[in-house]
Amino acid sequence: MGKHWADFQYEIYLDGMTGAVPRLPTDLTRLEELTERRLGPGPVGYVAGGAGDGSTARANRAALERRRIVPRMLRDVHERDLSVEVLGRVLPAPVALAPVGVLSIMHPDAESAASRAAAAQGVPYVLSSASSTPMEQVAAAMGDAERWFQLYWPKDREVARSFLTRAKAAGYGVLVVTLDTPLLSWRPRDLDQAYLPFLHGVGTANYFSDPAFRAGLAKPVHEDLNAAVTHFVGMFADPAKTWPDLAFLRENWDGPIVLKGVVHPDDARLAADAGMDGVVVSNHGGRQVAGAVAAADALPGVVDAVGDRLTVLFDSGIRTGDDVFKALALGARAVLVGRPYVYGLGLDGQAGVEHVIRCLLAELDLTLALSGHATPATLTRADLVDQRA
Ligand SMILES: Cc1cc2nc3c(=O)[nH]c(=O)nc-3n(C[C@H](O)[C@H](O)[C@H](O)COP(=O)(O)O)c2cc1C
Ligand SMILES: O=C(O)C(=O)c1ccccc1
Repeated sequence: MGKHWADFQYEIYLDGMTGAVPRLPTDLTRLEELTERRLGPGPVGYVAGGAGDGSTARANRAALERRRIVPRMLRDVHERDLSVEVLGRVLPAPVALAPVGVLSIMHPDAESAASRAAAAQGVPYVLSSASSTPMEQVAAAMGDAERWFQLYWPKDREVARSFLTRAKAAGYGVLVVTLDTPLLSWRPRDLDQAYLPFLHGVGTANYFSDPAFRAGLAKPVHEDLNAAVTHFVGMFADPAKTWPDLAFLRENWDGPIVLKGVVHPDDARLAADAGMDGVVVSNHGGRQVAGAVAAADALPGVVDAVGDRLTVLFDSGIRTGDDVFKALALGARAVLVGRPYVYGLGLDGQAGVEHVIRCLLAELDLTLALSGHATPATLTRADLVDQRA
């Protein structure tokens, strides 16, 4: 029997009998506005912003909202279990925290707080290569809880190899390789404020603590920050990479490898042919290609192409429990959630992230039950209608 996520609902009502109400809203779509009021436009512009005029981020939301759930009745949903098997692991619910870099712009405890929240709730934490905290320190904050490492595949082979070795040694079990960011996109909200945290050495902790990275510097990081930042910018990503390069990752990582940022069915097939274990159907939360296909619209095609060969995960636009329901019904095995937990962190540190996870999963649990499902396993496309069709 799984955890009773919906118990959070009663807990909130019972607390209410002593006059207490939740510190943060339980409608997670309200967090962005609150965070902006609290933290100001620079950091929130960076987090909320998308590529171009923001149309891809809006399309992500519209594609989920357009799909409507068709609930079924009288199907015995009194005992429910949200657990799912993902890449050889049993997760208590089909949700993980997406890799998000530079969390110190949101809260001083940054990735340590977010990862502790994930550990406390039992959901996997995916640590970004561009974290503001070194991967070993995050691992120490998490104990033996489930953690995955997201790789921005550096141009320098030795740095890439060193990241993989360090991540393995620090107990990260799954490698998530992000393919959609060989360059940073055109992001007007950041450009108009000239806001780019990396240039101040924020979000570079894994690099500045790396022996292979430091071997490429003439002077130690603290003696010449500008040179270190320039070195980072030059190697952070490599737009020259192609599919055959994936062999390097397979040779240097013995656990599951998941490619993040796949939206074309043919790319999903190439991932399977390259011996990868999974893909994350994602458009980076609408932050990379302005005008790109909505992630939820790309999901069914990828599932049809490789669903029997690869684990298909999903992100980009998940804000509520019913969004998770819809992504699973479209064929995802589990989802990653990005901005909502980042706002939770900005508003209330570790507790804020735990609040977001608990709200999302309580709402998912109730949506499943009220729609006639005792587990995610029974969801199919037939549980949705597409309003546009
Ligand atoms: C502020 C911010 C930073 C991000 N940094 C990374 C990153 O370092 N690596 C990565 O693979 N994805 C990164 N992403 C993308 C997320 O992993 C995820 O794909 C996206 O946020 C999902 O969309 P959502 O925010 O609508 O849930 C970032 C997203 C945001 C909002
Ligand atoms: O901002 C982002 O979306 C992102 O993925 C990123 C890119 C470089 C460094 C940190 C995060």
